[in-house]
Amino acid sequence: MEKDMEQVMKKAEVLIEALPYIQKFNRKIIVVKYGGSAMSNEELQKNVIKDVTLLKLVGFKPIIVHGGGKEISRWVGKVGKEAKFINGLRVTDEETMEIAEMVLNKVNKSLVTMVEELGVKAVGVSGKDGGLLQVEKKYSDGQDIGYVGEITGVNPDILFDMLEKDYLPIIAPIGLDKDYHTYNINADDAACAIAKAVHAEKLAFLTDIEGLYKDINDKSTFISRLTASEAEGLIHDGYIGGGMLPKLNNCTSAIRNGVNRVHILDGRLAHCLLLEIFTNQGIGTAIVSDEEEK
Ligand SMILES: Nc1ncnc2c1ncn2[C@@H]1O[C@H](COP(=O)(O)OP(=O)(O)O)[C@@H](O)[C@H]1O
Ligand SMILES: CC(=O)N[C@@H](CCC(=O)OP(=O)(O)O)C(=O)O
Repeated sequence: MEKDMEQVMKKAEVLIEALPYIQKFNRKIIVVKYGGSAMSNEELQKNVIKDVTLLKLVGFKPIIVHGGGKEISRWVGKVGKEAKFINGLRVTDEETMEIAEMVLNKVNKSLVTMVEELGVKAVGVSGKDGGLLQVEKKYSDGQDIGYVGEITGVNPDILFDMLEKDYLPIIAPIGLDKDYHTYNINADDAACAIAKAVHAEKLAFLTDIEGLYKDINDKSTFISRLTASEAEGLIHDGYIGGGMLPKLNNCTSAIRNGVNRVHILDGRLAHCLLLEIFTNQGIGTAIVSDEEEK
């Protein structure tokens, strides 16, 4: 009986600890970039979706921008092609673009369904809808990488309308150029551009690693907090590779453009978002402005 009471009190303490954070973020926009690497199974996905839904229900305004890179590669493989990346970006020919759009739309609707199952209204769109993500062709170090879009403009009106009506927006990273051709956008780029356009309070990248390492092969080099300038230094000195490269570039860009807090979190860890937002635990890697560190 005493034990039961102790547990109940612990639960109350957890809720009380969350109170200042609930106040701080009340009605503030939080952009959650949910990467394909942390979508490996349905249970994992349901945990992430539960967290975001809870944020919505306690008065935050979350927006999900999702990836699906691993799933796209799986389908590209099924048609006998080899997935190819340059600097973390998928080389996207016409056929790959068609596959990527189909897969991302499928991922989008599956996330919408999970949110709706939890009793929250969600709307899934891509960057094509309402002129949300406008792009031009992107080159990687001068190389032609096909239908990969560089974001040139964001029209967040459709997002503000959804938030106003209390919908949870879920966005697939696809955009249109000025001639209405379809382009594949790196989901980290999409999340960052959207966070900037809606003046998000926070941008959280959920991925499949604990956070940032100076040397990915040496676990003792984990970085829990760094400034935008330090992050740029690591990129410049060649410490960062693969999919972490666009992610970290976007982290620094978001911080330099008015997003207050940027985090890289391990989406494989159950409830990592709740832990980061509602506790003093400080998990993952936080990227802060140079001024804040002074
Ligand atoms: N210095 C680094 N620190 C952390 N991860 C790194 C680093 N360099 C490369 N990576 C790689 O970046 C990956 C995360 O990017 P990515 O696979 O694109 O994830 P997502 O699908 O979530 O965008 C990690 O799994 C890791 O292998
Ligand atoms: C141009 C480009 O690379 N687009 C990405 C879009 C999906 C994505 O970014 O998914 P993750 O967040 O899971 O990596 C791709 O085709 O894989």
